[in-house]
Amino acid sequence: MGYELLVMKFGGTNMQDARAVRHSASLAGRSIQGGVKVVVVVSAMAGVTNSLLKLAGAAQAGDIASANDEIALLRTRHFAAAQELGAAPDSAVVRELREMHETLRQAVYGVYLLRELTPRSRDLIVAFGERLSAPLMSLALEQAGLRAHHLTGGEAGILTDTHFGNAKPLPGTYERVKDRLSGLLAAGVTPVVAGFMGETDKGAITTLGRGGTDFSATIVGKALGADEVWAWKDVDGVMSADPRVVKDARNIEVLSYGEVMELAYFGAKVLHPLAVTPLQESGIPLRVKSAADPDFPGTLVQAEARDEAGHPVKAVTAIRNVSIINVSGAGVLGIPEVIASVFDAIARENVTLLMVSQSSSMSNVSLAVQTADAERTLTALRAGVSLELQIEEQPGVAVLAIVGSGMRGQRGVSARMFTALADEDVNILMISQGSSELNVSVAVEGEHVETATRAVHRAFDLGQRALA
Ligand SMILES: Nc1ncnc2c1ncn2[C@@H]1O[C@H](COP(=O)(O)OP(=O)(O)O)[C@@H](O)[C@H]1O
Ligand SMILES: N[C@@H](CC(=O)OP(=O)(O)O)C(=O)O
Repeated sequence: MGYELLVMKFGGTNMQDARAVRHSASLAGRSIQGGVKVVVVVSAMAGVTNSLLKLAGAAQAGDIASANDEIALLRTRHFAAAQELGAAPDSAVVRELREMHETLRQAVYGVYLLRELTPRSRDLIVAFGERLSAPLMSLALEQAGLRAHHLTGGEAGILTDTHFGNAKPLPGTYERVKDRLSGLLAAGVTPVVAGFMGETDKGAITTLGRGGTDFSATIVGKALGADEVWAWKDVDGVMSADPRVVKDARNIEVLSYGEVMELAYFGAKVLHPLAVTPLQESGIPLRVKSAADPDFPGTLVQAEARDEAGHPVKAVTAIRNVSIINVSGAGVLGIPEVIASVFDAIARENVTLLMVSQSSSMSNVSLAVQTADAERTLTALRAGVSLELQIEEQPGVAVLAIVGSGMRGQRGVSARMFTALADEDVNILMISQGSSELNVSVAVEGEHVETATRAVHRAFDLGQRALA
C-alpha cells in the first residue's frame, strides 16, 4: 500500500516462544520483502517481566535460592527458544544470552546482599526481559534470510528522565533515535529494538511503565517519521470491551488519539496510556493488528474520531483494585486551600488520580486511586493536610468508564449508563465526567465489575451487530 517505513511492535504473546517469534518475524518479513523498511520493537517473552519482578522481590527479601531458581527457569526458556530458532550452542547469540544472564544474576545478587531494591535497580533487572528477547527476534529474521541488528532501548537512542519505573523520553531522544537507526535502515538492515526501556544521560537503564513497548514503538515512529506504527496483538484490534470479559466485544475500526488515551488510562490493557502521545503532533497513524489474522485491518488510531450516528459510546473499560479515599470533616468546608493541599500531596507522590469528586455540601472530597498507591496517598495526605480531617480508605472498588467522542454534547448518555447499572443492582459509589467529554466514569464495588461491564456494553449496543 505504498509504505516506505513502518515500525512494528510485537508484544509478549507474540514473543512467547520460538514459534511465536518465528511467526512475528514472518509478519515483519512480509513487508520487508515487499520493499518496506521496517524497525521492529519487541517486548519480553510473555510472563518474563512478572518473573523478573518476582525474583527481584525474593532477592530483596533475602530468598536468593528462589531468585536463582527463577533465573534458571528464564535461562532455560531463552536458550530453548534460541536453539529452536536454529542457534548453535557456540553461536554469538547463545554467548550473548549467557553473558546477559550472568549480568542479571550478579545484579540480583547485589540486591540480595544489600537487601535493598531501589527503583533504579528494579529497572535494571526488569529490562533484561526485553534485552533477552531482542536477539531472538534478530535470529528469527536472519533465519528468514533478512539482515537484522538488535539494540537496547538506550543504544537505539531512547534517552529518558530519571523517573525509574515510569520514565518519559527527553526531547533529544527523537534526534538520537534518528541518528542511530537511519544508517542501519539505509544499509538494508532491520533494527530490532528492545522495547519498554530507555537510558538516562548517565547511562542508567530506565523503564517506561508497564506495557511500555507500545510507547517505545511510537517514540521510534515519531523519530523516523514512519508512515505508520503497527502494534501486533493477540486480539483483532482495540475492542468495545476486554474480550476476556465480554464475549461479544467487537473490533473498533477507527479511534482518535484522544479516545485511545482515555481507553488506556481507564484500564484497557491493549495499549500503554501514553503510547499515542509521540504521534499526535505529526499525525502518524497507529494500527493495532491481529498477529493471528494479519490481513484483518484491525483498529486505525488517528487524529480524527469517526462517529457513527446513534452510537455515542465506543467502548467500556474497567480498572480493578481501586481504593476510594474519603477526606471529610468540617475543615473541608469551602476552603480551597484544603483542596489545593490534597492535590499537592498527591502530586508530590506522583500518584495517578483516577477520579475525584466533591460532595455538593463541600464537606467531603473523594479520590479514587489504585489500591497499590493507597498507602502512599494516605501517608502523604496525613502529612500534607494540616486541618483536622478524617481520611479513610475504602478498598475493593473498581472504576468503570465509557469512552467515545460521540458523547460530546449528547444528553442522556450518563443516564443510560446509570440505568443499566441500577437494573443489575450495581451500586454507584462515585461519578465523574472527563472535561474533554470523551468519557464518563463511575466507581462500583469490585465484585460487580464484570456484571457492570457486560450490562453497560449491552445498554449501548456495543456488541457484534447482526449482519444486515
Ligand atoms: N478494549 C480492549 N480491546 C482489546 N484488548 C483488550 C481490551 N481491554 C483489555 N484488553 C486485553 O488486552 C490484551 C492485549 O494487550 P497486551 O497483552 O498488553 O498486548 P501485547 O502484550 O500483545 O502488546 C488482550 O489479550 C485483551 O484481553
Ligand atoms: N514487558 C513489559 C512491556 C510490555 O509492553 O509488554 P507487553 O507488550 O507484553 O504488554 C511489560 O510486561 O509491561
